[in-house]
Amino acid sequence: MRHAHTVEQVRAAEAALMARLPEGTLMQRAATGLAVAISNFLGGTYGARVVLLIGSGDNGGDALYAGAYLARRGAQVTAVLLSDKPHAAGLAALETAGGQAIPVTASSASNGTTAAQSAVAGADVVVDGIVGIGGRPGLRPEALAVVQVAERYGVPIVAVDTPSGVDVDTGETPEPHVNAALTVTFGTHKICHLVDPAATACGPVHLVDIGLDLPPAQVQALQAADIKALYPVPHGESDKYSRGVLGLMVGSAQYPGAAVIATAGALAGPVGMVRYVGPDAVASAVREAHPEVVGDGRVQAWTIGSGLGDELDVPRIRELLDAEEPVVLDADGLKALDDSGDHVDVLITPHAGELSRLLGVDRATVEAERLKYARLAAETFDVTVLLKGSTTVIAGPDGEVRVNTNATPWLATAGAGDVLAGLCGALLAGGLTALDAASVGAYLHAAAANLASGGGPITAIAVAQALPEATRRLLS
Ligand SMILES: NC(=O)C1=CN([C@@H]2O[C@H](COP(=O)(O)OP(=O)(O)OC[C@H]3O[C@@H](n4cnc5c(N)ncnc54)[C@H](O)[C@@H]3O)[C@@H](O)[C@H]2O)[C@@H](O)CC1
Ligand SMILES: Nc1ncnc2c1ncn2[C@@H]1O[C@H](COP(=O)(O)OP(=O)(O)O)[C@@H](O)[C@H]1O
Ligand SMILES: [K+]
Repeated sequence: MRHAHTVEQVRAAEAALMARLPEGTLMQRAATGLAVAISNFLGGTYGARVVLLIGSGDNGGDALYAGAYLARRGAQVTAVLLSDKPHAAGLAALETAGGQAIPVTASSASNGTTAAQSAVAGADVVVDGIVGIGGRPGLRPEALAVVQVAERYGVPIVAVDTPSGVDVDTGETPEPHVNAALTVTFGTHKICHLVDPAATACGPVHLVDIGLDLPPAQVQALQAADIKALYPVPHGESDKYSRGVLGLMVGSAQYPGAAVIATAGALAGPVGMVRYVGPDAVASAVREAHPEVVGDGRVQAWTIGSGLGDELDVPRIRELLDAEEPVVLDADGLKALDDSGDHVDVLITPHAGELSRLLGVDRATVEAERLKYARLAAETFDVTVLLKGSTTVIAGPDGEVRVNTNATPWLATAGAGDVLAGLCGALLAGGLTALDAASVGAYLHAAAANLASGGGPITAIAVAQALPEATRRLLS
């Protein structure tokens, strides 16, 4: 499990630990981990041209000490000072190790560019020590200017703790920010490392342990071992009913394919049987593709809504939402959701457009503030929310949040959401809670997409077909 803590939690844990350790110990741990990660990123340090962008806080201190470490191992290190109050001891350490420092405003002897811009343009790596967890969103003009030089010249940026400019506690990026090729963070993940759009700005995230003792995390990302432990594996005494039966109320004359695709997702999950309820012509199409599927009857969970189009029986859906069996509510079915019910076992699976309609805010706002709106919908409708997109955000009605980060952008293909709705329903029928079904569903859906894609295009059906193999690999 990857845990993401808030800035306030990190600061409290850091203060408690610092009170027990000699001064500077934590920064030394952070800086050493950072220097090793930069060295690995570069594939060696000797002769490497390293430029440090240094703000006024401890984030710059980390970068300066790491720069000193790299300079002692043969790197040519230049610190660009963005403030007139850089971390004094860090700067002294860098200079003692043979590194040099220049103010961001220093002009170059040769042409109109500044010395800082020339250094950045010719660097092998730029280290972003502008701000970390103490930063407000955005970059000041002089910082933005040097960051843009790195981008223009294709110089990779390694972010210290967080890419400067992102909103650390929400993952929002309302202002200009660093786009890192690698982020090296300390103690624990922060929310911006897991939640898009900031998560994308982090690139891969490397965590350095500095020994913090932390409280329970606000946001978690389940990993393979966690998913494996949750998956409902049948045992010797299982039969098709005890494994769980899923009812599907999906697809329509308008969208018969959605029914076929959602059924494929469901059958690739852990259920013993799938029942299809819908128009005769669609039921025939479903049975032609999946002869295992049977008709109406008792179920342990429902998937409702994918591809229902206008054929929406709102009173019937509301009856099912209020019944005992848990429900996955997807796509058109979301139109039947109201905020009056007691919906603890309901999992809704909107993309940003659908969530924006449910909440009455525009789509771009939902996409920019994914965590906030997933949480708001969970609270407003008393349901578990799985907000689809580049990172999937899962919010439970009691405030728990999980994030799924293993998807490939190739998964953004028509019908992929129908596979997910069918799979999540199967996991609910298999006995998982809505929060766990959403977590396992999102993870396996993405794992299957990666397997099917291998770096190329995929269809929704190919994702469903790869689910059994993705599950086998997880469980083996
Ligand atoms: N908290 C911890 O557990 C640890 C923190 N360490 C480092 O310390 C960092 C936090 O240090 P600080 O608290 O000094 O904070 P930062 O270094 O993140 O930033 C604080 C300074 O930046 C200025 N600032 C804020 N927003 C800005 C913006 N958008 N543009 C320019 N300047 C801005 C502030 O006025 C303040 O002077 C962490 O990110 C990490 O790198 C590590 O040394 C070790 C452990
Ligand atoms: N950029 C992306 N990177 C990774 N996964 C994505 C991205 N965009 C969308 N997805 C995933 O692709 C699937 C698309 O589902 P959805 O939008 O419901 O499509 P449809 O309605 O056509 O089935 C979701 O699981 C979503 O999380
Ligand atoms: K930073």
